[in-house]
Amino acid sequence: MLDESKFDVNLKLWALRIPRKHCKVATRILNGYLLNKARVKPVTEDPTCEENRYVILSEEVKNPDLSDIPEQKREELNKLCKIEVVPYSMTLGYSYWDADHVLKQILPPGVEVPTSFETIGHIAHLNIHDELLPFKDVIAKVIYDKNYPRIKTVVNKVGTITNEFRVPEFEILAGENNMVTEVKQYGSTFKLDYSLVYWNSRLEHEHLRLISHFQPGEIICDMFAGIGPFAIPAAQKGCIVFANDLNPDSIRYLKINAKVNKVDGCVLAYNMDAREFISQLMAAPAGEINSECDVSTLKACENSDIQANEETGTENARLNVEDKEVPGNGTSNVESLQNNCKNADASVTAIKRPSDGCWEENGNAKSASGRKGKANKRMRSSELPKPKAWEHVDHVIMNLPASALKFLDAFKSLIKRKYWKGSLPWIHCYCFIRANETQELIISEAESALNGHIQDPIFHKVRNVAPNKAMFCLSFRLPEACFNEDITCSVQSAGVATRSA
Ligand SMILES: C[S@@+](CC[C@H](N)C(=O)[O-])C[C@H]1O[C@@H](n2cnc3c(N)ncnc32)[C@H](O)[C@@H]1O
Repeated sequence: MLDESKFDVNLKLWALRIPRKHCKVATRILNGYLLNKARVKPVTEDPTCEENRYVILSEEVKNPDLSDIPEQKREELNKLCKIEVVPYSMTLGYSYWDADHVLKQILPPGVEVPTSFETIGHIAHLNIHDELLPFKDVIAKVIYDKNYPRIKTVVNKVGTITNEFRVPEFEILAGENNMVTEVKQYGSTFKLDYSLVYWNSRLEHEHLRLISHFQPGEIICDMFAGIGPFAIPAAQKGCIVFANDLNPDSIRYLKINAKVNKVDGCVLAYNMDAREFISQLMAAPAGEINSECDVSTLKACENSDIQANEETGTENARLNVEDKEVPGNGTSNVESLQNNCKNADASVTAIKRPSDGCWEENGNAKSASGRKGKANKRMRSSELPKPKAWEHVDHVIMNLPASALKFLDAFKSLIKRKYWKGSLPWIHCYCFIRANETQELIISEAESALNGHIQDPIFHKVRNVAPNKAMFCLSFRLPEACFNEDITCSVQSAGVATRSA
């Protein structure tokens, strides 16, 4: 238990009792000699008379004759009005002191006081070091008290993250047992259950930075989308986003967030392994090639849980992301997606790629009406995009830093040159680089996964994650070597689908 009275500090001060109307001038004269405590006003009511107020002097003024104040100031005051010096005592208690002050008194001397924490909506996430674990409850109480009502739940991470969904285990130390929260970032709202899905508020700038490179109308594949911190704002910018995550709870929240942010028509959600996802999405479906060579893909579609949007009969039917979810059994989805996009009336923005020749020189998109492309313009079903990821994708996001490089092999021979339109996509692959590793090493790992040479790679340092480890974003255009040059289609098409099924 925390004895809050231990933090009481009694101050014995002097105050000037002054007519209310002279207070403003008096405080100006006394500048530098007034009580100077954060969040405490040096002027207060006189409890004995409404006409007067107390002007509280600083601790430096020790004598009631005010001899600690320069004579010139005293004279000015005396000219202003009759001054009465009265003793004034006040107690600065637990509620006054900030967390740093309180914790410094509780914790052993010399330890780093853990007052900083990650904020996720109403949740404060602490990472309490081993040596401070015996104090975890009191630390959490102080953090809670000092940050309530902004913070309503204080949690501590337990152990290291071992699960593939990158979700830490938490213990709730103070406040309510509620891990479902809401975060606002750059104009988007994200709902999430912090105990079930990955979320890192420290990546906000990185999400924003990457999205700033996207143009309205571009097609984005987010292979490890989480609850949508890239996908949602990209869609709000006017991109069409294929967003995938292996964690079903992430996808559940991704869909919720797409709806909350009114981009459910532009975010197409998938719940499967990323390698499988990209293989199915970007490989030309056999149906698009010819009816004789599409057996394997067709089979996958038959097995698929994805249904074309059943709301299409209704006038205002929307692309319903729920209808596009793919179970982890590796079924194909591309045709269903097309159907959805053909049939549904979605809220989307101008969907024209630079290669479609509808771009101004400054890179701004022009909508069908000729107005500059801005996010979230409603479009009728006739204007809907028909995204064909095997024909064109502008950017692929791979934010699983611990192992994203290993997923690059999925692009080997994936894209069929004969169907592809425009430039190959930019790949934004996140990775960790340790102090004993070099960027060249990362490039060579990426090149061997892709089996191709990476031209002009760009490394962007995202943040230090440990003293000897930093997170980077490696961006590059997918090498031409990744093209599948096959023109006959039957063997390759079957091969890709078999691998991904
Ligand atoms: C580091 S988080 C990134 C989430 C989000 N993009 C962000 O920036 O906050 C990685 C995500 O990849 C997902 N994931 C892990 N392994 C995966 C796999 N094999 N296929 C697809 N998603 C995977 C996790 O569930 C997690 O949501």
